[in-house]
Amino acid sequence: MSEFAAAFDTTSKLLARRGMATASILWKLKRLFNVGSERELKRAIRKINMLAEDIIRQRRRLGFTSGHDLLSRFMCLVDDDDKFLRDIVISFLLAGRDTVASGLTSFFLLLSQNPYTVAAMRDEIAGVIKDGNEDAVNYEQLKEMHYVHAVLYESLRLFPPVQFDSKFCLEDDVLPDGTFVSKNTRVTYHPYAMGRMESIWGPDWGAFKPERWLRGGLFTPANLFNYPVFQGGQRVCLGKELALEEMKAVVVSVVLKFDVEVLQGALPLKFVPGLTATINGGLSARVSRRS
Ligand code: HEM
Repeated sequence: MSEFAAAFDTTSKLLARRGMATASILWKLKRLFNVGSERELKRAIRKINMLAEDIIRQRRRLGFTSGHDLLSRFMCLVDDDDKFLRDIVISFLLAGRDTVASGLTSFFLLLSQNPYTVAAMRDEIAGVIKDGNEDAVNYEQLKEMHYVHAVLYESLRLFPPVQFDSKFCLEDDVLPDGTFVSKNTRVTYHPYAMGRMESIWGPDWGAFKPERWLRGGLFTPANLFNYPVFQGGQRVCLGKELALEEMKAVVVSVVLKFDVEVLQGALPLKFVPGLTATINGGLSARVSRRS
């Protein structure tokens, strides 16, 4: 694992621990005296900052005015505030790295348990690619793959990468259903639990059923407030479409060429407490090239 990946994992783990602490005074004292986990966290954050600053320096050296990547676009808007740019780089890495990895891990777990779904995906992919190049599936082709999209949504329903998320109320407020929430109250929404509620998904909520997302063969999205995997409203995930396309591109390439079999020893799953759902010890799988 690279030094950067290790620093990222440490930061994610220690920040999650902060969030779960029953009394925040403990970590605040450690931070004040710069000892223990807070010292470790500070070191990891320093490493991440250095890497982000390096990425910005490189982009500036190579030129960014005609670049189409996210950082170049941000740099065209704000090029004189390196701290702002550094925080943007870290936000996007934090938001996009472990979430996508977590989503893909549970996706392949579910596929390995549902061979019919794999066959149906391969049929759809073959139909869309036809005589095209298997090694270069393009954006337009990905958009035509409604069944693959449905499989992704279904796997994210059962295993959302952000399992729960909290907000703190700045002022006394009333939720749309009339619930009063007083200032400073912590409100948590729980995509993992919501993805398994009979009142939302019906009696077959526990079944892995991509077809529930299709109407007449076309993908039909759910109400984001019933399916807050990417959150909803004004602070909906900014990378939602990017994440879905990225995941779709990966799964299409892998499913076309490989069989992925999750090893029995990998089950039952155990998640590690963290900002995103990570399987303890990773997911052991055998990957073999299709003949
Ligand atoms: C499967 C992958 C992903 C999932 C499940 C996901 C989920 C979420 C969720 C639940 C939030 C709300 C967090 C909060 O308010 O506390 C969020 C916010 C955000 N996500 Fe994602 N995300 C994913 C991938 C990405 C990617 C790839 C990017 C960008 C490269 C990204 C960028 C962001 C940003 C910038 C925010 C903050 C939006 C704001 O506060 O206005 N996400 N995401």
